[in-house]
Amino acid sequence: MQRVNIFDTTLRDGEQSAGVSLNPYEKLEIAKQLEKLGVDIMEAGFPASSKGDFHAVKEIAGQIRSLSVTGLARSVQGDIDAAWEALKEGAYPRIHLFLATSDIHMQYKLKMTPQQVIETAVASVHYASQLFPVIQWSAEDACRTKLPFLAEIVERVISAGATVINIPDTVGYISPAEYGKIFSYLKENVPNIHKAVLSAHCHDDLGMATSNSLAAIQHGAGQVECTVNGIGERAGNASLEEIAVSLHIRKDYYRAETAIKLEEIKKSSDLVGKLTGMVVPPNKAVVGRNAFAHESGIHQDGVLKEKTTYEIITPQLVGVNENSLVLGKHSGRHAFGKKLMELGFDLQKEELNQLFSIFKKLSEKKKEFSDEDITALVFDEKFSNGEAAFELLSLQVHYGSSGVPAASVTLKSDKGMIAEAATGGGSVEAIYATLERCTGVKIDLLDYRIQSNGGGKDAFAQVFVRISMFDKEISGRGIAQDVLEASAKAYLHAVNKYYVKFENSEGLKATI
Ligand SMILES: CC(=O)SCCNC(=O)CCNC(=O)[C@H](O)C(C)(C)COP(=O)(O)OP(=O)(O)OC[C@H]1O[C@@H](n2cnc3c(N)ncnc32)[C@H](O)[C@@H]1OP(=O)(O)O
Ligand SMILES: CC(C)C(=O)C(=O)O
Ligand SMILES: [Mg+2]
Repeated sequence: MQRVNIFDTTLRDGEQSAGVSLNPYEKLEIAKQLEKLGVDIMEAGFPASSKGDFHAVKEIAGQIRSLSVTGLARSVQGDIDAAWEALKEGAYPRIHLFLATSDIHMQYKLKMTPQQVIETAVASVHYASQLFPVIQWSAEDACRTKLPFLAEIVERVISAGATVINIPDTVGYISPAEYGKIFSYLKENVPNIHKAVLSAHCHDDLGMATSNSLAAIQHGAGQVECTVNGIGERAGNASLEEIAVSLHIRKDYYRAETAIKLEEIKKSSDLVGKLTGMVVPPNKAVVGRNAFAHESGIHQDGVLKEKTTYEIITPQLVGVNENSLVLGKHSGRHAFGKKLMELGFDLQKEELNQLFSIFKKLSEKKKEFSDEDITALVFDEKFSNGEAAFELLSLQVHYGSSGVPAASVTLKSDKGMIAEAATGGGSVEAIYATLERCTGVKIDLLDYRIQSNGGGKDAFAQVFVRISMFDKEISGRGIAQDVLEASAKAYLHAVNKYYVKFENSEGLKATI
């Protein structure tokens, strides 16, 4: 089994994400977590770039003692000196030197000839080798570099003292097969390549950073550079968690391993997300909120029967507590029944089916159901049903800031359908005036309260009312996606309760 070093650059290339700026305290906090995560090398910053970064790198090098802390430097003396000042107290100091080697970068950015680039690279490695015990050298934009030139400069910097050679896909341009070929080419065409560890550094501009990193490992890379959550310049860097987990679960295929403590992944991801402000997308591999969430009925049924049907890794492997079966539009009876059991409801099959069909109907409007939603649904159905005197079939409300609110309602009663309409000062008053007409009874509203059932914009509305009918006071509650429907339901619930409790009329069963 090949051992691959994880070179974490969350604090350098990761911090190059647009809009991200970490202060030295935040960098140190992340560095400590990266140490727990088990990275082999940590690039803490670019010391020459700012005073803040210089101090952050110095502080991290002073405090992180179990692994190598490194810093980036251009091929100029000032950058190398700044890196040395920041890193010299480190436990295992190393420098990361870089210089671009593609025609585009040499001609337009550096304004140097290939020969000048070779000379500058060699001179910088020589200079750095007087200070640093370990020198990593990167050929910036290596993947758009002519291969013979890349081989030539790599041979020259190894001869000058570089022992880690990084081949960055700086602009996220390469494909896995091509990237692998570059590593093979260098192994065959650089005489002293055996003196250096080859390293991969991939960007995700075309969504291939992880695949490319894995291809490099298959073609002899002994180090991969990556960031937590895949943050980084433009579309980001290869994501540490994706690489580490891929190698772990596909040992059979890659035959390579890392020292990453996988159970620290979620914690690291949360910390980096929080301190950088870069929210992890829900569908992000391994660490996204949905990475272990199953929404569709067939998947949920499979997972309930045997987790491995739809889970290639356990959530616990990466430090996530457990998977979740999200109840929504695509859920089926198995998952719905399991949720009811978890919430303590032991229902008969018929009750379950009835609730399930109500849930399915509601799920066309409502995206997700929380535990509170399901509980409210069960209470609403199980404890307020029976054969009601009045059942709400439809409700229409017209409201405009300049018109008179009006409602029309259709109810089912034991005497047949009742349809009425009325107006009111507000929408709720219009509904209650209409319902009063439907029942044909004088009803006073004594109290009306509304509350959201849980958080979120699409949370159920719960309405509680207290009414007076024939000198009796009675309460009712209603739950619905819409506040006005919940208001109508609460009112009818109270009316129905009156008939069950006080009239005990034929056909009405006392279920309260
Ligand atoms: C692929 C990568 O991720 S490379 C790392 C990128 N990271 C960063 O740039 C973050 C930190 N950078 C900074 O804070 C600033 O760019 C600094 C402090 C490093 C430099 O700032 P400035 O001196 O104002 O230069 P500026 O950034 O505008 O231009 C870069 C200069 O460095 C040169 N340069 C670029 N790469 C290298 C290199 N590897 N070695 C030597 N010189 C280089 C450019 O040609 C340009 O030189 P010029 O001024 O003679 O034209
Ligand atoms: C500095 C180098 C390694 C880099 O970040 C890149 O080329 O993407
Ligand atoms: Mg980069």
